[in-house]
Amino acid sequence: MLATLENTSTTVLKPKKITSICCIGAGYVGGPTMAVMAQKNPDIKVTVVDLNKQRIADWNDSDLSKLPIFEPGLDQVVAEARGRNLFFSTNVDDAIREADMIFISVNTPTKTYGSGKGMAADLKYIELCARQIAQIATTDKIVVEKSTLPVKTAQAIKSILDHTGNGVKFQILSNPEFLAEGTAMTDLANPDRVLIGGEQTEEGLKAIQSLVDVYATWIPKAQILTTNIWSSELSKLVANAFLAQRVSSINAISELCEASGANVEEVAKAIGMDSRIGPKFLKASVGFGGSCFQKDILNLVYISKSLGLTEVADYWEQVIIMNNHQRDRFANNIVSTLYNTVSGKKIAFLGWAFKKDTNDTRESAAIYVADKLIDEQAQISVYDPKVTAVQMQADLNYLNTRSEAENENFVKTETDAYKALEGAHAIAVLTEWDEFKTYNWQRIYESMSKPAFVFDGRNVLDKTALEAIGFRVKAIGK
Ligand SMILES: NC(=O)C1=CN([C@@H]2O[C@H](COP(=O)(O)OP(=O)(O)OC[C@H]3O[C@@H](n4cnc5c(N)ncnc54)[C@H](O)[C@@H]3O)[C@@H](O)[C@H]2O)C=CC1
Ligand SMILES: O=C(O)[C@H]1O[C@H](OP(=O)(O)OP(=O)(O)OC[C@H]2O[C@@H](n3ccc(=O)[nH]c3=O)[C@H](O)[C@@H]2O)[C@H](O)[C@@H](O)[C@@H]1O
Repeated sequence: MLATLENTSTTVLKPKKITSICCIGAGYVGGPTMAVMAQKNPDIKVTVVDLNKQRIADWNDSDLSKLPIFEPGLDQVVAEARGRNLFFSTNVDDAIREADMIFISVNTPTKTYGSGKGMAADLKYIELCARQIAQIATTDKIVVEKSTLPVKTAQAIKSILDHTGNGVKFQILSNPEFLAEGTAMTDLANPDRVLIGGEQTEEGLKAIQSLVDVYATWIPKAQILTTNIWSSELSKLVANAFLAQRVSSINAISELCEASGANVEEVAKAIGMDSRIGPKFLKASVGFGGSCFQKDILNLVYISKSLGLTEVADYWEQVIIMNNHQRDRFANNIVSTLYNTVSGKKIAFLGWAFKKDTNDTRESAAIYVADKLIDEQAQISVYDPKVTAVQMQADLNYLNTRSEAENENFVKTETDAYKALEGAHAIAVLTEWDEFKTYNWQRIYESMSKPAFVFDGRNVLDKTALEAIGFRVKAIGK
């Protein structure tokens, strides 16, 4: 059921005008989201807090190139609002105390221990926030779930907040975030929709309206959708599941194309012109990455299993199985094409981030492809315009496949693309950075071992032009 203030029978509802916002969690969501909210609402004080001192110091750095997140356009928005009504701080208690509205935007990773290990969302950071708010708050607060959460989490948060016994009243809202990294600033400035779920009571509807008013300073009201709280929580998981499902679907077809002589780009174009299917999210690739698709689908699978919905769980799990297969297939193809051995051979990676225009590497396909190739004793040399060597090593070490020293031995990072590619037996394109298209591919060809192979995991390079130079090119689904 959709509920707005207009469609309830209550006549006089005066929503609280928000003057002070606190956001707990200064990450990829909290930072950009609050920067835009502050930019568009100069009369609201917005304080973003985090336990991570370095992250907050980076958000406060006067050199805007040092912001902890690379996101096109973010630096300008921060420059405009920071110090005016946008603040970054480690003083969580003060920010909670002062705020009328508190966004919880902390990480909700997949559980790595105990029951639900490897599937359920780990809600310990959310619970810690709820407990801290309960302990510190002395005035009524609207608490907004910005993190992606399993359906019914609001119930747990409410239970913690309502048992403080100090008379403070809390309203819980769900306001999931739909921004994609790399395009976060345009997504935030001009979202397809903003979703706000809340209790369908007079107090709940007032709280919803307070948040609607914050967004309405820059978003047309028709695009602000209000629902009950469970629909809002679930819609976020479902949106990510549908998006990831499209990628796995086209990736499944890419394998069929390779086996049948069809071209996946032609197939994607042909089906995407059907307005019922639509052209977006049909790019075949080495597999989707990012911090959320896998985590959120696993969460959906876990919830379905917990509710005894085995077929539902199995249906969605297949999206992950297909994605793992696509990554493995890409790595195996490199090994088999290079005469069944890459031991001691130099394989150059172009790209490490999970997509272009971000420095985020979480769950990036590059990590898993590298891991497989290291097992085969390949010498990997990586160039990514935004990812540091320290991050790459941390990503590999996180998998716990081998010792840190071994990972360091097998994977070297270069800050110059041509140096990374020099002498390579094969190039693997793992991220679709635009700059890769502009390289001097003749020069690269001359510097490589022959035959010179290119495995384009993103279909960004001009296959025909490269083949004319002499490269042997394997693209996805062609
Ligand atoms: N990354 C993305 O593009 C999107 C992420 N989301 C969701 O948003 C949530 C946050 O994701 P990210 O921003 O990517 O995570 P992140 O890991 O970049 O940031 C989370 C931050 O919360 C901080 N934190 C954790 N517990 C805290 C506490 N008790 N007090 C203060 N700070 C605390 C951490 O230090 C960290 O800096 C997740 O639930 C994610 O699923 C939703 C849409 C997009
Ligand atoms: O909850 C989240 O974290 C976010 O997850 C995704 O955003 P994001 O992961 O930042 O980036 P996407 O553009 O969705 O790409 C995800 C992965 O799929 C891959 N992809 C995407 C599209 C496509 O056609 N093919 C494809 O392989 C990308 O390369 C990337 O590795 C969703 O698009 C956002 O709406 C959502 O808010």
